[in-house]
Amino acid sequence: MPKSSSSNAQLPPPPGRDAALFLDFDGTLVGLAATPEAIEVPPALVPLLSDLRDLLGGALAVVSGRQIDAIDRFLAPLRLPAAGEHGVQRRDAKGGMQEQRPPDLVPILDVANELARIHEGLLVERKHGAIALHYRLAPQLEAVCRDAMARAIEGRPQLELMHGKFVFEVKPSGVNKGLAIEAFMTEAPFAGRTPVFAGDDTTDESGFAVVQPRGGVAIKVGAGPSLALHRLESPRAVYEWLVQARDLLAAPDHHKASPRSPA
Ligand SMILES: O=P(O)(O)OC[C@H]1O[C@H](O[C@H]2O[C@H](CO)[C@@H](O)[C@H](O)[C@H]2O)[C@H](O)[C@@H](O)[C@@H]1O
Repeated sequence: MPKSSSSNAQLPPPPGRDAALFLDFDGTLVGLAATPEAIEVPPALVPLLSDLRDLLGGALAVVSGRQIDAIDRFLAPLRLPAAGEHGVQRRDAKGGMQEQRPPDLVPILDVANELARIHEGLLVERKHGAIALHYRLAPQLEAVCRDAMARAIEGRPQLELMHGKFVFEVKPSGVNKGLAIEAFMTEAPFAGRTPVFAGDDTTDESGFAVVQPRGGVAIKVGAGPSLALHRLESPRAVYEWLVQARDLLAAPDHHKASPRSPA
């Protein structure tokens, strides 16, 4: 599939009434921050997502690399359908939770912790079935982190190394956001709708690869090559696009509302 760039991608249309809306979290709904806990959730985001969920008949899910617990905490009191840890965990629209049995991550955790002990600025995030080694505060250590984590998974085909924004993550093989979106699309209220997915990172490309062949809309947030044919420049632009979508979906049907329309 050809890749788009910031210069040839288009602005996305607002999701229509028949959309199934999938939203990445960090870098898409919220701006990136120095550490995972330092993000700021705009106060109006939670009611906006809640309105959109209702207007789309429940077909709105967060698809994130974070644990679902963390997403719930940041979006409280809202609890949306969600895929967490790139699909290791998934909560469907009825609240049912599916979670892969976590692999043995102790040897990986030991390597990551030892690296963080030796080098200032590295941060280890332990999740249910994955481990993230963050180097945003020490970007010069990218190669050191990559080499150590790659060596740590050698001979463990059940584990896979992902590279995100200033982070290397070890997670179970064969799990990704695209598969999580496909799973949602087999279930009510998502099934039969047009998938729309917005994300900012390389880890979102698997989701773009799923929605576009289904006639859906893939939106890359920010710069960088992407499979996505549509683009929004920042989480702020995503927010404004979502506000526009909410207002259009909530507007009374123009045809019925117009006084000049025939009865
Ligand atoms: O799929 P996402 O919802 O985008 O989650 C991807 C990772 O996001 C978090 O890390 C990223 O955001 C942090 C806060 O802005 C930033 O400090 C870090 O450099 C980014 O990589 C989260 O901590 C990870 O668990 C997610 O996998």
